[in-house]
Amino acid sequence: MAEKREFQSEAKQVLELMINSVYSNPDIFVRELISNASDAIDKLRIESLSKPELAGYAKNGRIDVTIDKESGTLTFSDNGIGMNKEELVSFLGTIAKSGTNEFIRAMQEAKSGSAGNLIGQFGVGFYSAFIAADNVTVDTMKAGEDKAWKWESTGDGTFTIDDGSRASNGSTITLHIKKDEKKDEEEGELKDYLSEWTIRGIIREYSDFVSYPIYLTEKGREKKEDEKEEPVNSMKALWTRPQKDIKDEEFNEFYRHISHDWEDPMERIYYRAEGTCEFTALLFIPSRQPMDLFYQDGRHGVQLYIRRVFIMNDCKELIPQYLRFVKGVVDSEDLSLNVSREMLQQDRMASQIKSSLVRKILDTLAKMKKEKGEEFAKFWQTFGIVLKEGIISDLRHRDELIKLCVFESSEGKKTSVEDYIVNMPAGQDKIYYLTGSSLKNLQNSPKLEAFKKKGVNVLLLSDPVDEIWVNHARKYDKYDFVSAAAENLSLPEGEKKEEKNNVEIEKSGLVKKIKDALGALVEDVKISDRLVDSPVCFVQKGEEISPQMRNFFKSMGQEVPEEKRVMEINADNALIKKIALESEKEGFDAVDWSNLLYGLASIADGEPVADGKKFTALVGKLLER
Ligand SMILES: Nc1ncnc2c1ncn2[C@@H]1O[C@H](COP(=O)(O)OP(=O)(O)OP(=O)(O)O)[C@@H](O)[C@H]1O
Repeated sequence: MAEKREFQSEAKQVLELMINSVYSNPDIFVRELISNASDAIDKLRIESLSKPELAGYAKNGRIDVTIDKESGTLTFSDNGIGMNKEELVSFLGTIAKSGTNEFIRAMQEAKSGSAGNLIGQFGVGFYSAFIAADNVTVDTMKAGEDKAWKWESTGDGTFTIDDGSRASNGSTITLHIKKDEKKDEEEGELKDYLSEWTIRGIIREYSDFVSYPIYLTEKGREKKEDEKEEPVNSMKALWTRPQKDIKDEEFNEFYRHISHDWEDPMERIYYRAEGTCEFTALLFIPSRQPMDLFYQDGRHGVQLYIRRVFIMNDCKELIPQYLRFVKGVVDSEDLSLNVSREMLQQDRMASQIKSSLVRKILDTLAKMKKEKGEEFAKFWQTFGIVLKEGIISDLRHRDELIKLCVFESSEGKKTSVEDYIVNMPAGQDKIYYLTGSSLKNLQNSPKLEAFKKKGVNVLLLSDPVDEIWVNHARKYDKYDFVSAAAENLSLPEGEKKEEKNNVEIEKSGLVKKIKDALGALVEDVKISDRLVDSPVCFVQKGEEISPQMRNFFKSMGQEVPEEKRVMEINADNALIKKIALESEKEGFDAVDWSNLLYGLASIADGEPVADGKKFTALVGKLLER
């Protein structure tokens, strides 16, 4: 008796999107199902290494694609690991990936053109069958077990589980191909997926590198007498062929195959290491951010092969976290075939491979920066934020990574740290920076006023990771990084300090009055050296956590104790002078005026005032006066 089950709600939503969206490239379902079949054969082979009882099953992996015009079906069959009942229900009834909700949202927002891309990036592989089919069955038997199970769904929110009919391990996925009703230009039409010619073309185009043979047959078609069974795919490992014989298009296809991306890569790195540690690497830098770049369980890392045999996907052990955007293949001559992820973490050879790859990638980036400025600018825009994580984690390449960085600056131009140093005015021996949550706030920050006046450039750092790395690095070459918001800042020597006329303000005792009025809110109030036009600003005490770090920690659910701020006032500012004058009169309302200044300092930093309504009322009241 068939059991009826409901899809988990996220899976249901993804399915609905699959069924109702228009794809720029509906062919992807073929690639996805073949890649699942190939994964299933890989899994069986790898599991059989540790479970000798499975060894008998893991031979002669193959994938069979069958067209049956009469029944209108297209079938993908493999002799891989298969699934038992529990696995069928959980693997094909739920989506257990972080980011599913983001994916659903992005799909809903995406114009039809990019939906295909999103599927690839997110990898909702199996469900893509419903792009082309209105009914899908999976008949499967798990290797080592003897009962087959059948999963069936029309994609309507439920599926059934019943006894299957497969007689051996593996899975048979049968797609009942939709009749295409959308035959107009604008919506794009589905190809004839029951045509041998079409399917052969798609397999050649997208699955040529799959390392198991893919056989295509059309049921009922008589074979020619001399027709031999030949796989559709070439199965050639691209990195073993002489590089000069390979066309760019072949490389790009290979990239798309391993990365699930739909676009060409930005850059390609081919590297063959000889000597004590022999391996070949074919790596790619994508042209855009993969969706899972910031997910903990994202598909990061390279594919590992050992002597041409596939070992594992997403091998994070060979590529540091901060280069996780790099996709590709590493084929080692020396590692042992039964190596596991845990062993890789300890393996000396693996760590040698990792450090050579880092070397090679950083060299490539440096070369790109030097020779292909525009391309590097695009790279930086796309992956700079990830690369900067390396400044924190990779001590060995710290300066090299800082050198690759492109910074916004208070002069309004992008700059590298080297250009920054070259252009420093005489007497400047520090690298000044300012961190904040948005570039716009930074550009308008009152803290930059004195710097601008003196012609000292300041790096503007607005990525969340910036504050962390800059605190870790502290130095580049012999130059200290110094925050333009630091409390006791002495501006570059060599420039003559302008003497400010603080006498009136000092005489009025305003500083003390503000400090008393603000009480617990402030640690200190001072007359500023750095302000030129603005009336007030906050500055940062030595080890104080900046407001944006505070928000960052809070967003991660961490408790951060509130700290008192240090506020500076500008003795040359007309408003401050006026308040000082007022403060000497009787009835001066120190609390109101001090709260106004405190609020203005927050706004100048791009922070919200603590109580907007109260602050508006206060401004109104003071203006009226
Ligand atoms: N032919 C198959 N044989 C065995 N298991 C399969 C097969 N196809 C799918 N599965 C199982 O179903 C799960 C879900 O498949 P699905 O294609 O949706 O996602 P995925 O393969 O994990 O991710 P992606 O498609 O992005 O690689 C797989 O992880 C696998 O465990």
